Amino acid sequence: MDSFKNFIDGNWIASSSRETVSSINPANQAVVGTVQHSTQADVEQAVRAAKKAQVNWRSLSGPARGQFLYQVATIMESHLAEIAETMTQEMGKTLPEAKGETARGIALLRYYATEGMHKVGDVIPSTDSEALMFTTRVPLGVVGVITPWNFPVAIPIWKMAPALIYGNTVVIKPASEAAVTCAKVMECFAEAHLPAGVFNMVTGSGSVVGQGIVEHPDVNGITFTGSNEVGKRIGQTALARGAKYQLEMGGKNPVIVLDDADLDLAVRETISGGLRSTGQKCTATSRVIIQSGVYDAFKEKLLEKINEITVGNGLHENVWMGPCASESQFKTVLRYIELGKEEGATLLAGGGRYTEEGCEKGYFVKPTVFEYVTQEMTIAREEIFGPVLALMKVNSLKEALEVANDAEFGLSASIFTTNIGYMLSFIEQMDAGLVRVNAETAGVELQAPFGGMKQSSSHSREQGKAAIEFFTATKTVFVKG
Ligand SMILES: NC(=O)c1ccc[n+]([C@@H]2O[C@H](COP(=O)([O-])OP(=O)(O)OC[C@H]3O[C@@H](n4cnc5c(N)ncnc54)[C@H](O)[C@@H]3O)[C@@H](O)[C@H]2O)c1
Ligand SMILES: O=CCCC(=O)C(=O)O
Repeated sequence: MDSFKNFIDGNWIASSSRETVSSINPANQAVVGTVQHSTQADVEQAVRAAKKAQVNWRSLSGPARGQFLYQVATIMESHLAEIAETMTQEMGKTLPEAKGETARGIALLRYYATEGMHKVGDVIPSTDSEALMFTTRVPLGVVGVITPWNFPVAIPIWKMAPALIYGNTVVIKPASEAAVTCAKVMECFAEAHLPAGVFNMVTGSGSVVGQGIVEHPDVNGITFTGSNEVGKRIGQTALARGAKYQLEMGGKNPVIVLDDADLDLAVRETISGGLRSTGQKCTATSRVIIQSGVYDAFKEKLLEKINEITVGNGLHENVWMGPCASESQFKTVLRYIELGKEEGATLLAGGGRYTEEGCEKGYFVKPTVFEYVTQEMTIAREEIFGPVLALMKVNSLKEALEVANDAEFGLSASIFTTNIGYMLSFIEQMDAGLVRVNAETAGVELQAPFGGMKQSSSHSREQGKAAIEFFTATKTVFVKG
């Protein structure tokens, strides 16, 4: 069992509350580790350290900051297996997926390390022929990083690495359900000897630690990923005090399968997009919109493959799908399944708790498929964040797009078709920040911008070259000799 303190001003420090909270393995309810149950005083201490450290950190060159990130990447690589195993134990993702995510975290660190050597501005012709006019970028200052549990390595890193490379200092508050994994990543940062105060981690509740960061007058920017409900509140608080904020939130992602689609591919990618990580990706496929000509054939192939899915502890070989990440997530998913039944959808597979031998104490849900799902049903409208697919039948691409766009979210979407005209119509008309053709709805690449439309985002973008937009402010410079 791992026990972690907060990391503040270069030291591991116990919370002033002297209390800890346990993190629970959702596969068997064993305690994975403990983290601090922190207070507002801990937040104060972390923000103070970050503010002080920012003066020197921002004055380092970009390449010098990059060297620290390279160092963290190398250290993390040597701890990859341990971090991945902790992730599987703490939030249930299967070990191969956890290893893939940890490797992605390392790649993110290396990507942003090189960003320290890239240009940060442009020369712009001035109307004054004797002047030099150009833009440059300056860091925001102290950045508060608030993260969810579903990608406990990748999301903290895709926020922290750009924040740091552009000269900000960081106070991170990870989700409690995955705080031990995040703390192991922070250990790698600590081992790389970043200057004291440059990054700080404070664990604890959203309402005390998260809110404390968001409300703090010395936190200049807040980058949040999580639910809509919490995100909206954070945005309002940040706006009220004039802090910069970025919110990446939920999805209700559709896949469209047209009559001319490669059905084997569509089935494989729908299952992968919808049920990997137990459906707990913001980009997970949730609604499957199928044209009538292939509806029955698609359904038959889908159910055949769904029945082959092996559910269990993600540490075990041959297990394809692990548990829901927490008791509360498990209850939420079961509630949505009941709502699906009550509101008249037809259950084709799954539909409840999975309790085979060895899974009795875990938060396992059977891979679940509903059909005859209509647009007004709750399971077609709200984000479930679990292994539940809703099949919807349509007659044309036009109708498919109407159904697909009938959602408050607009994060990701995909289409299966062999017709280039249909592909182009989908790319043009689908209201989503990530649109994919003949590929699953999940699958974010670190070098490309990522973010949603409609209620999925504050309309900002993360990752790739887009990250600089949030983590810096542009300064226009006019120089005359
Ligand atoms: N769009 C994306 O990139 C993306 C990626 C991953 C997850 N998500 C979304 O995240 C959600 C699941 O994650 P979750 O359950 O951890 O979300 P959540 O909103 O419950 O929690 C996210 C973080 O916010 C903190 N928090 C809670 N209340 C707070 C408050 N009042 N002030 C400040 N911080 C507070 C939590 O402790 C946690 O660290 C899903 O909706 C999913 O779609 C979105
Ligand atoms: O949960 C949100 C991130 C999704 C992601 O990283 C992916 O689909 O690869």
